[in-house]
Amino acid sequence: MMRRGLLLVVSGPSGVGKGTICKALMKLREDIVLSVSMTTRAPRVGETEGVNYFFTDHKTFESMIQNGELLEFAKVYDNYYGTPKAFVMEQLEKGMDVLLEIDIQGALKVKEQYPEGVFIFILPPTMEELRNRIVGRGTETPEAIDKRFTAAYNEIDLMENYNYFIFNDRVDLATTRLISIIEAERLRIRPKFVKTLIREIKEEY
Ligand SMILES: Nc1ncnc2c1ncn2[C@@H]1O[C@H](COP(=O)(O)OP(=O)(O)OP(=O)(O)O)[C@@H](O)[C@H]1O
Ligand SMILES: Nc1nc2c(ncn2[C@@H]2O[C@H](COP(=O)(O)O)[C@@H](O)[C@H]2O)c(=O)[nH]1
Repeated sequence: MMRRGLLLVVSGPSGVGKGTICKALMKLREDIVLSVSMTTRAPRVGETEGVNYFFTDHKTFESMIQNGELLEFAKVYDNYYGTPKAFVMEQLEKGMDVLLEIDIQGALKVKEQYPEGVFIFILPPTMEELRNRIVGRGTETPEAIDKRFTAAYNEIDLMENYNYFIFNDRVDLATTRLISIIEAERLRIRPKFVKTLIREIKEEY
């Protein structure tokens, strides 16, 4: 029997380490697929088209919105970011678990449409460490750092909308915590699936 895949939504403030944890997870697990987002922001040094993002312009992005091609989208720090819908839905139908690494506005929009998703909030050990990480990554201007850090204070208040939180003190520990959540969610009793499972077990006898 094939179950529908899980929609795993990882989010949290900028610089908390979402990307780092998701990358570590994807190295360890071949049974989870990562959704590659569309964005209008320019690629950073070392980023690759189709791996980190699908980079596009405003016009194309807006036509994707109009055509209903995005599961969710948000304007994050002056650029559009969005999740291509078709890929996610196809993979879930195939029984694959799909990982979205998206901002908090986007995660809340996904929750409205797909409440059965698993919503995971990544927390920094301290706000000081969060700031150090945004600064240390060296990818933002001082203005952008301030914007992201100020936003983080409000974003943390939205944690109550999630199912789980993970402290990202150490990447290896945070990744293990994420794997534990995924394994537990795979074994969670969901009434529709369990009925089919029980029927199949009985029929086998
Ligand atoms: N546990 C950790 N300890 C120390 N540094 C970390 C840890 N996790 C991530 N970092 C570092 O913090 C910086 C930000 O991490 P990352 O880019 O993964 O954050 P993010 O949440 O994906 O950010 P954004 O939302 O802006 O894309 C990176 O330089 C990364 O190497
Ligand atoms: N709502 C969405 N947010 C997304 C998506 N892809 C990435 N993101 C988030 O945007 C910010 C900034 O990312 P950066 O790569 O410019 O640092 C970060 O919080 C990402 O998680 C998406 O498809 N939808």
